[in-house]
Amino acid sequence: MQVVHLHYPINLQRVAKNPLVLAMGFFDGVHRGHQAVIQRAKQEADYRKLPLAVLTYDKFPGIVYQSIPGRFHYLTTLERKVELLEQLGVDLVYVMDFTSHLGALRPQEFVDDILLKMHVKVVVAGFDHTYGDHQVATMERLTSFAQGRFEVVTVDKFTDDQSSEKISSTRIRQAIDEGLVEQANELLGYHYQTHGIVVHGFARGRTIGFPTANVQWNIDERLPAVGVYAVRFRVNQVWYQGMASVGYNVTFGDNHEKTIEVFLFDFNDQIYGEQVTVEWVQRLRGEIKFAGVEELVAQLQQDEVDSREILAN
Ligand SMILES: Cc1cc2nc3c(=O)[nH]c(=O)nc-3n(C[C@H](O)[C@H](O)[C@H](O)COP(=O)(O)O)c2cc1C
Ligand SMILES: Nc1ncnc2c1ncn2[C@@H]1O[C@H](COP(=O)(O)OP(=O)(O)O)[C@@H](O)[C@H]1O
Repeated sequence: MQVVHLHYPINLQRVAKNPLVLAMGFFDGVHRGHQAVIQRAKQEADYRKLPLAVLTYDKFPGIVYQSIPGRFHYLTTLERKVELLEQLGVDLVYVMDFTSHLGALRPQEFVDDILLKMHVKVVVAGFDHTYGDHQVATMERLTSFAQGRFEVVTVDKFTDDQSSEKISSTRIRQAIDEGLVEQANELLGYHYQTHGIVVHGFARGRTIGFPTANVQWNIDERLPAVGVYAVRFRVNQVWYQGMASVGYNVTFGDNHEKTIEVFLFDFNDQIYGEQVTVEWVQRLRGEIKFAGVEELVAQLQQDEVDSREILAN
């Protein structure tokens, strides 16, 4: 799969010369709703024997439209999004820089200056996708902006099995913020992940029988709420089971920065500096300030029993 970065106005040298099917959206999380859009686009592409491209953006469009308090945290960084899109059979990803100029394009300009320059034969997106002014740049009106030059396929609202609520990145971000990783996993259709490298901590874990890999996570990624979780952990292409704490080591009271610490079961190796993936499987509890180390260790022993049972299923 190829990834091409574009800036508006687009450089024609950088776009594919041949016709293609294009799915468009920001696709943060590449959740089950997004997967339905991409799969539908894939069907259209296969049927017509055309390549499947995705048009997405380098940053959350809200950053340009409004002032977001603090830094925006993503369900998927571009790297992870591209990986998930590749798994869905996408051939080419266009990553447009989202800027004020791009955001201010009139829908007809968006169609003429971007979509047509990409030689689109079919454009596929979700029912509520907009490519400009929310009142005007709707999927319903995309057909008239297309003026017969390409087909438009709109994919219906994809809902949860339990409720009729739309599966949305916003809902999943809220679930992650509340530590409801099982709910997030259900909506995503895969286990939520965090990526980072292993760094040094206070070297205390080994003294209490629970050495922990401290994960310095990618700053753009959205982290589950403070608490304790059963996890899977990948290092050097191998998956291990373990339990993770997101928090401040409140019992010791000397850690003022949030950390991710992972104790791995049946593991004994030095992995400082390694690139790792934490896969959040289930939330066990919140962070507790214990009266002392003994109480903390007793709880960790119980957490290990609980996590092993969860992960065995
Ligand atoms: C699964 C797990 C759960 C934890 N739960 C708590 C907790 O509830 N309260 C707390 O103060 N520390 C908790 N910790 C953090 C330990 O205090 C920490 O691992 C210990 O301080 C050693 O870390 P260090 O070697 O980086 O200093 C937890 C750690 C793990 C791995
Ligand atoms: N079972 C294990 N789980 C996690 N880390 C382990 C394990 N066994 C060995 N290690 C290693 O020990 C380190 C953690 O030791 P620890 O005493 O908690 O020190 P620190 O938190 O300062 O790194 C990890 O980064 C890893 O390299």
